[in-house]
Amino acid sequence: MAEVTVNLGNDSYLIEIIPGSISQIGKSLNRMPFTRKALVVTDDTVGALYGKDVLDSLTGAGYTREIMYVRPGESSKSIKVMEEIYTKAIAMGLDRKSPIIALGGGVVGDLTGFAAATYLRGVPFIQVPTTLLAQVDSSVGGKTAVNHPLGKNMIGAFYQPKLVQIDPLVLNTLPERELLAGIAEVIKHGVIADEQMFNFLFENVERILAQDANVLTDVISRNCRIKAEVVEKDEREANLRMTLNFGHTVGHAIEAATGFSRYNHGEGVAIGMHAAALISQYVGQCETADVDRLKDLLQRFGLPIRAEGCSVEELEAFLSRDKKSDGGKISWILLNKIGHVQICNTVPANIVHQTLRAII
Ligand SMILES: NC(=O)c1ccc[n+]([C@@H]2O[C@H](COP(=O)([O-])OP(=O)(O)OC[C@H]3O[C@@H](n4cnc5c(N)ncnc54)[C@H](O)[C@@H]3O)[C@@H](O)[C@H]2O)c1
Ligand SMILES: O=C(O)C(=O)C[C@@H](O)[C@H](O)[C@H](O)COP(=O)(O)O
Ligand SMILES: [Zn+2]
Repeated sequence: MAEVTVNLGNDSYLIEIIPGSISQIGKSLNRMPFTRKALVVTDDTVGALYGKDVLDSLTGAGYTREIMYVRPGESSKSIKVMEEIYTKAIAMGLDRKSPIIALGGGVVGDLTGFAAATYLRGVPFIQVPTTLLAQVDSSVGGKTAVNHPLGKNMIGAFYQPKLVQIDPLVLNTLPERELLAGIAEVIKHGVIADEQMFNFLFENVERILAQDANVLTDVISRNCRIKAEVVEKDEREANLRMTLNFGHTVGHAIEAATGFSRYNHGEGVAIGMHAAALISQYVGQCETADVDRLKDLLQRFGLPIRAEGCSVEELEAFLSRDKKSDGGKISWILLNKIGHVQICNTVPANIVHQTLRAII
């Protein structure tokens, strides 16, 4: 068992990493001042695997509860599906102290978090993340959002959960492709803040791919700590938090340009990190050796480093709408050396163009 606190004054919360805790959520909620009526939002796959455990545990804790299922996949991160959550919440009569629980990966977490942030102008939100990506990244830090056809996460809010309850054992059922999506974000944390962890990943490729429970639990707590530290210093992404977007500028453009269906988020980020590293090399911010180390680690995990199914022009159109733009200039997160990045808004357009040509 491990515990990480995210210190944000009145919005502080605990991340609990406890094997078997998927069936303990009711007990955890009983520590909190909620009305005993809860809505669980999940997707069809996760609901079939873990919905009953969560519902039984809520019933055991005296909760009236209902569950709603969304289709698995990025297409559920939409205003339309969010409206369905509001409809369910209103029909159930959820009040301002009724918790809404996200049971699933980052899609369910981002979608449900935004619904919780806006229903009745905010109700308690609980994260029960079930993918590696959600356990190491998306359930922590309070970014919630839905997509728009013109861009990723374009509509959303900063809204912190009241609790993040992580059960590493649920990763036993996670398909390898989804495990690797989480590893992409873990590699990102290594690149931006923790060279030691980056090296640890190199040394543990086989054990991670074999889903060694001890290694994964260690990876989860280490990464929650890294993310919590960044969020505590810059919750609203004025500066430091932008570094968590390393690889996302091009990654989000690839996801959107391929209709949010060809690449999952982690794969987009893997290709995007390759692109960001190449830009850093072309503008003279880092050594070729560091770009090669990153490429090597991504490839050892079988993550993609080049994109198919989109053109340079399409990617440039999506890049122009990047959320880190300021006065028309994109704030790029560039690699200095493994463990260190910097924010730069003066990357010339021709360097971006050259990089995009190199990665597709
Ligand atoms: N808010 C943030 O800070 C943040 C950070 C990173 C990513 N994200 C967002 O997260 C999303 C990606 O999340 P994701 O990678 O978790 O994808 P996901 O939520 O789509 O889940 C991936 C797949 O795994 C299945 N699944 C989930 N848990 C399972 C389990 N235990 N066993 C078997 N199958 C399981 C799901 O049904 C789904 O098909 C993207 O929309 C991305 O933008 C948000
Ligand atoms: O928490 C953050 O801050 C991040 O940037 C984490 C990212 O991994 C995540 O994909 C996030 O949703 C991206 O947010 P966006 O603001 O770039 O859409
Ligand atoms: Zn991400």
